[in-house]
Amino acid sequence: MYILEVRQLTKHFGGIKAIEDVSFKIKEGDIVSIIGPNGAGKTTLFNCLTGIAIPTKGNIYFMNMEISNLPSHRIAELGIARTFQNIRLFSEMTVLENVMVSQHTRVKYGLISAIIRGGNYRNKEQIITEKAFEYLELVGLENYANTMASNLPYGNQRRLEIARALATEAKIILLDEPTAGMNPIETSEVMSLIKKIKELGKTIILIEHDMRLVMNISDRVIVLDHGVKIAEGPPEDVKNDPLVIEAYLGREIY
Ligand SMILES: Nc1ncnc2c1ncn2[C@@H]1O[C@H](COP(=O)(O)OP(=O)(O)OP(=O)(O)O)[C@@H](O)[C@H]1O
Repeated sequence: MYILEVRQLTKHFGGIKAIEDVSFKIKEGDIVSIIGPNGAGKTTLFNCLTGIAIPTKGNIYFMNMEISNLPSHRIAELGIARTFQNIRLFSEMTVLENVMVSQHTRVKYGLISAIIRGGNYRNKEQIITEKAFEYLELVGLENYANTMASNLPYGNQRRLEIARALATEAKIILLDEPTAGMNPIETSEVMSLIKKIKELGKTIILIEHDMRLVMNISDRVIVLDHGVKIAEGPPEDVKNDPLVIEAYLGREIY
């Protein structure tokens, strides 16, 4: 089943054609990488998928429901979560609290029970705390639960962002350059983490410049160049596509 379908998506900023007539479908449970040179339109595509940018033209369907013009909070509620290229955490909260905040989008309290903090409220808080620990274990941050997010080393802040995205219980997780600024060991740890997330049944779409990682973990790769989709397919095919090689100016992409 296709969980996401993008039809003829176009996004212009004045005269700049950031995305031009891009179409693709993504199967549930796949890892799909979006690659392309700087300025290709990758982040703009993510922004359209998450309601941060309104498409100029075209349609986006999530589980057959059109989401093209929905606000970002609504898209998040429906089940699409993302991380950002520049990390966005609550720096003055602990690692655990950061994950708990994400879960609160899913758990509804009655106003009265929240004010009086009655049994129902306490039970839900307990469940949220336990679940938050599970997400921290998944990303390997369980020993940092009470550390302030701002005191985490950079690589761990990226992991925390991923835990926060997972905690929304989204079906699709968008990762914007999850290994940016990481050393090779951290990068291979993130690669394993992404595979684990796939095993949970999630669909993952990532923007990534590390071609080793892209070729290693992707079920499919979509290549953008100057806002246009120039190739799409399994990593092996895309790697050898003449248009892709040209877009990367003859550089070996792997
Ligand atoms: N808010 C904006 N206003 C005007 N132009 C924009 C805006 N956002 C993006 N652009 C332009 O749209 C084009 C695509 O940018 P985008 O950031 O989506 O590319 P990218 O593939 O993510 O690049 P990078 O790999 O460098 O992050 C670029 O020419 C960029 O300057």
